[in-house]
Amino acid sequence: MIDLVDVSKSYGPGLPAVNHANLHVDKGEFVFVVGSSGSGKSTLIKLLMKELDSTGGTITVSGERLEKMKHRRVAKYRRKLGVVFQDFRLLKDRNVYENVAFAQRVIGRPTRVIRKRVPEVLQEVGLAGKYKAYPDELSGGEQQRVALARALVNRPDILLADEPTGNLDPKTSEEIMTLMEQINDRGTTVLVVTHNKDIVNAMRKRVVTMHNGKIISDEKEGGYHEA
Ligand SMILES: Nc1ncnc2c1ncn2[C@@H]1O[C@H](COP(=O)(O)OP(=O)(O)OP(=O)(O)O)[C@@H](O)[C@H]1O
Repeated sequence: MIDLVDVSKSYGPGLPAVNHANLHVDKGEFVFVVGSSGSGKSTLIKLLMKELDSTGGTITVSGERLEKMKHRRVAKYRRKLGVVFQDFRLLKDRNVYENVAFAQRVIGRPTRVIRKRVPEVLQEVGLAGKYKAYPDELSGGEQQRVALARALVNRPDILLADEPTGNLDPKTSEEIMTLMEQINDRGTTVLVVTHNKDIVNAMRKRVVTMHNGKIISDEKEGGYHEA
């Protein structure tokens, strides 16, 4: 599903942000990516999203070779990914339903499909009763659920999450991670960048640790450690 072979990304002179990284993630896996600040985690996510181009190596995601991909293909490629961030990134002037429906409208789904699919995905994230609310009427955890619904509405192969619980309290963080685990149980491959030590240690998933752009450990049912 995700294959990085000898991948590097330099922003300029000095140590590359990602430095000869190798990573293979199978379909259906749940992977945490941890590491100290500046270790290259967000750069890795941006490479997977093709928001950045690598400066070396090969990246294959869901059967597509990213470094060879034509610019005009990128938007279509990104439909294979659902992405959530620490700061939710919702449209403040649209309600929950419209935030989620928007992701379907931009890819041209007919209204009849949207009317069926949006309530379904809101139900999956536990927000069926809040579809008319606006983002500023929701708690942080609820906003992240909306972001997850939006990420999932087009049924992506992979869910990428960059510090999804960074703005949430411990209990809400746990709920969001449990939800991501359920999403994974339904078949979506999940990759989560996080600093949340307690959750990583509690969940015993695969843990990939980065340091200075390198992957320094990769453990099955692993725990949180920094170099
Ligand atoms: N746009 C950029 N231009 C130049 N250097 C950058 C840029 N973005 C990141 N870097 C550098 O690349 C390295 C890796 O940064 P990255 O944001 O990937 O780390 P991170 O592990 O996600 O950190 P954090 O946990 O703080 O989010 C750092 O040294 C950072 O300063």
